[in-house]
Formats: sequence, structure tokens, C-alpha cells
Amino acid sequence: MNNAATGEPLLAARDLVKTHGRTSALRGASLDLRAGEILAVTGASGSGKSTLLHCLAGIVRPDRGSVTYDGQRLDRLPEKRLSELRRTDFGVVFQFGQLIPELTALDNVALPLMLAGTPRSRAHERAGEWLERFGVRGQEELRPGEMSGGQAQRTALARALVTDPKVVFADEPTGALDSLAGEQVMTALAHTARESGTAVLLITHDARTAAYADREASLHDGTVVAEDAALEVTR
Ligand SMILES: Nc1ncnc2c1ncn2[C@@H]1O[C@H](COP(=O)(O)OP(=O)(O)OP(=O)(O)O)[C@@H](O)[C@H]1O
Repeated sequence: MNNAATGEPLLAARDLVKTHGRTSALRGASLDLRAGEILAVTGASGSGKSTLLHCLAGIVRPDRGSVTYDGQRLDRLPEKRLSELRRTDFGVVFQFGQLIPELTALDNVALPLMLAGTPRSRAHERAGEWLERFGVRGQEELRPGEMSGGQAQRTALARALVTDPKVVFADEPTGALDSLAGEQVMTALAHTARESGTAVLLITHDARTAAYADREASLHDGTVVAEDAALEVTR
């Protein structure tokens, strides 16, 4: 429906307000994410970046304001529809990959496909292909505790992208990595997202990570204070 062809944003937040107890995390934040673009959201610690991501991904409902995804009001969808949509259209990656410790890399990546009804053998086949794209070939049988931080994050990215989502939400995906591993993760994410036309909302406080984005939006005290299209794009 709404996509690059119509010029409409794929995902749009308008005037979001979200309070946690006495803390105002968002105070009227507005943001557009276009189909296929990589958008970096930057800002000081506590400025509301993660809360904004959670609202946009339908993980948290805003107190006020709207989140529109592909023409639908996400903030008004019933929980069942919302979780279905999160499973089919969104992928998420957090700072500490949050892989399931008991499962191998292959099983971690195959899991979202199996939850969506793909037979085990087909899910494993596709999971293997995605691990290869993220340079984790040969480590399919490792469990998260046996991987380096970079391998675990690249496995987490494979898991986020294996279902071919329209949007990937990445909250500080390089935050726990050294700079080389961080670069490898970002190169893999940016390359794969561009190849598959997946939009990425990337939270980071690291300028080198933000440089992989097409655009940058800065948050300050719960509002978006600047949007910048003139980033150096590393492809
Ligand atoms: N679940 C919660 N309960 C209480 N306060 C919260 C909760 N989540 C966030 N906050 C508060 O809301 C504000 C915004 O938090 P948020 O995590 O969105 O910011 P951030 O920019 O992502 O920060 P950081 O870069 O440190 O992760 C902060 O003051 C934080 O302490």
C-alpha cells in the first residue's frame, strides 16, 4: 500500500508521548521511516531512543500520539493482530543478541520460520543460507555461549532477517562489540538490508555506526530535534 512508489513513509510516528512512572520518556516525538531506508536514531543516554523504537515496533503502546505502519494504526491494533504483524513484518536485534542459549546458531535462526509454520528441514535449510550470508558458516552447531560477541550478533541479525521482514529494528546492535566486530556487523546488516529492500531503524550513539545509515534523526529529551539527510553512506 504505502511504499516508496507513493512517497508515503512505511512507518510514521506522530507526536508520541510515553511516560514511565514519573519519567517522561517521549514528549511529542515524530519520525518517518521510508521503505528500504536505513535510519539512524541518535541522542544522549535517556533521550528516549529505546522507548521510541519500542513504540514503533509495536512492543509498547504510546500514551498519546499515533504510529502508522503501511496505512494501519499500529497503536490501535488488538494485541493478537499486533503480535502477528510483528512476527511477519518486523525483525528485532538488541544490544546483547538475545539468542536462546540452549539452541544452536542454526536452531536459533530457524526458530522464527518454524513458529510461522515452515517445516523443520526447510527452516534449517534457509537458516543455513542466512548464516552463510552473515559469515557464520561452519558455526551452525555452536551455542551462543560458545560464540564470540560478533558471531552472536551476526547470528541475531540472521534470525531477524530470515523471515524477510519489511522493517528491522536494531537497538545498539554494535554496543557490546569491539570496533572491528562492530564494523563487520554493520557491513553485513547494511549490505543485506539494501539487497533485500528492508528498512532499518538503527539506534546508536556511535558516529561510525550511524555513518552506515541514509539519514539520521536526533532525539533530545523525548523529541526529535534534527533530521539530517547528508550522512556519508557506506555501502
Ligand atoms: N520501563 C521503564 N521504567 C521506568 N523508566 C523507564 C523505563 N524505560 C525507560 N525509562 C526512562 O525513560 C527515559 C528514556 O529511556 P530510553 O531507554 O528510551 O532512553 P535511551 O535514549 O534509549 O537511553 P540509553 O541510550 O541509555 O539506552 C529514561 O529516563 C529512562 O530511565
